[in-house]
Amino acid sequence: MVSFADDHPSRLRRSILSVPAINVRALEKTHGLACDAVIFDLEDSVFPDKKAEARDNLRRFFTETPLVGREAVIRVNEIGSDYFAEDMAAVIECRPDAVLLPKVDGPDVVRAVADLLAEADASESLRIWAMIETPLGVLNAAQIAASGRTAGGRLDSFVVGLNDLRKATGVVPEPGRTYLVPFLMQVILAARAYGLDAIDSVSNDFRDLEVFGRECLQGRSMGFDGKMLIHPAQIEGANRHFGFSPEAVAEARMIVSAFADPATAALNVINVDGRMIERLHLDEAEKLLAKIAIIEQREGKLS
Ligand SMILES: CC(C)(COP(=O)(O)OP(=O)(O)OC[C@H]1O[C@@H](n2cnc3c(N)ncnc32)[C@H](O)[C@@H]1OP(=O)(O)O)[C@@H](O)C(=O)NCCC(=O)NCCSC(=O)C[C@H](O)C(=O)O
Ligand SMILES: [Mg+2]
Repeated sequence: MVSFADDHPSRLRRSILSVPAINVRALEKTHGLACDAVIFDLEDSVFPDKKAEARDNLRRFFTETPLVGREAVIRVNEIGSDYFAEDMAAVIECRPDAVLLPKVDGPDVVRAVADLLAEADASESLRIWAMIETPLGVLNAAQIAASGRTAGGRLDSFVVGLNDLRKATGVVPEPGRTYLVPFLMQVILAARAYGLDAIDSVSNDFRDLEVFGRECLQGRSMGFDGKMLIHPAQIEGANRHFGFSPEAVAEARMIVSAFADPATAALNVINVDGRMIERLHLDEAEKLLAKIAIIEQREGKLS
């Protein structure tokens, strides 16, 4: 199976902040923010007449003051829209870490964009992220995720868009997201089956950090890697809820050190303080510690 989990330089994705590419002041602010990734949005947050100006802002940003130490993602307009070709030309010029495709209904869209990137000789490190935010997108999530295998291996992450999904399905917004949970779990399962990350949807009410915190906890419990954000005030909560407690870090260190003992070299299962620990726990512990290393390195750079 094609999986990029091991070779991606920065797969820490607790907090993914969206910034309208038309808002130059907000673009500048991203350098000082502690989010794990930034989505530079050319789609719904940019008025139709302003798309060209927004693309120019991104060209300038990526050339003059590119983001350091965090993933940079450009969200383009829908394939088939009047803006798509010029958005993709901007992506190819800016060379972000990923292009985010909105309203992906099926695997053909991912394959078409992968072909386009290959034709443009774009670096293989330029990944594709797909927004799952339409009824067809949810129904076809497994086929879309599987298309990562054939689409030059570029598909890397799903991002859920509940504003569009609520609009299309009629599900009423409520804090527990009761009737949306089945859709969300389907998206996570499809992502996991094909080695993709899964990012939870934005929370529109950026002043109510209590409700936001509960939604983060719920998303973390469901298995999401992180959350798409719309406002800097949401970054701290997302980093905390999708992050790692000191106890979890200590336990990961303990598991790594237990399996580093030569006495366990030929063992797949060991007894650590009365608990069964298997090598699958070692894999998890190593991944967690790799994320901690990224956080520590970044904190050094940002301060
Ligand atoms: C929602 C906002 C329009 C609110 O902006 P504003 O009125 O400026 O808020 P504040 O006065 O509280 O802002 C305080 C300072 O923070 C800066 N700021 C605000 N938002 C951002 C941001 N996203 N990135 C960076 N910096 C930001 C302001 O500039 C203020 O700075 P200063 O002037 O120095 O004090 C705004 O937050 C916003 O535009 N958010 C992002 C909107 C967006 O990207 N939308 C698209 C993604 S949502 C989505 O994808 C939905 C999905 O598709 C679905 O279907 O669900
Ligand atoms: Mg949307």
